[in-house]
Amino acid sequence: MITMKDIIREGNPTLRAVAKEVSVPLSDEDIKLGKDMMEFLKNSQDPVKAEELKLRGGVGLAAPQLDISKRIIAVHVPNGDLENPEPTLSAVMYNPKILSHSVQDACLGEGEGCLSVDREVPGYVVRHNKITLSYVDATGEKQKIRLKNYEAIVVQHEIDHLNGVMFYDHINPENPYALKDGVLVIE
Ligand SMILES: O=C(O)C[C@@H](Cc1ccccc1)[C@H](O)SCc1ccccc1
Ligand code: NI
Repeated sequence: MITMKDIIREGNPTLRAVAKEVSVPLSDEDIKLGKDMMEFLKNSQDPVKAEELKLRGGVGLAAPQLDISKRIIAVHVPNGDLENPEPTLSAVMYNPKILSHSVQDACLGEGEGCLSVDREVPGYVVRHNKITLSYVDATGEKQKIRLKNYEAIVVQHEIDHLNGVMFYDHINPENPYALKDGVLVIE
């Protein structure tokens, strides 16, 4: 089971490496890794388990954060509405690839954090508002989906990890809250 001790922190060179594609059909090892990553996210969002295991809440995780330089991400985005337990996006994605994106950009009003960064880095992280994404799912099937707003931002944060990019690389050092016209601020 993955816990915080398995997550590498900034300074570890694996976070700055470009991760390798995984072979398809998926190996048992890569399938198990994906399951373990998804289990971590669900545990981190369970108040009892998160407390018991001392987990930071996470909606996404990338294999490089486990010091495994493979193009595997897991995302598990809970539905904001507590009445509706169904997540808005829950998937393990192998070899995810952004095929196209909107001209419209977006950022989270509260900025971003990272399980591999043990400090606050304030500022807007400007990303694409909408993306069309291809990936191989846990059954080995090719998928092509369209995401927007928060779900699109989470996936872009995780794909950045596969390319050695950290969220604060996108923050304007001169003015962290500078925004070009037309960028959608997602609260
Ligand atoms: O470090 C990671 O990759 C996981 C991040 C992903 C993320 C952070 C900010 C914006 C989009 C994605 C963690 O989920 S950070 C903790 C967190 C938890 C709930 C909501 C937002 C951020
Ligand atoms: Ni991160």
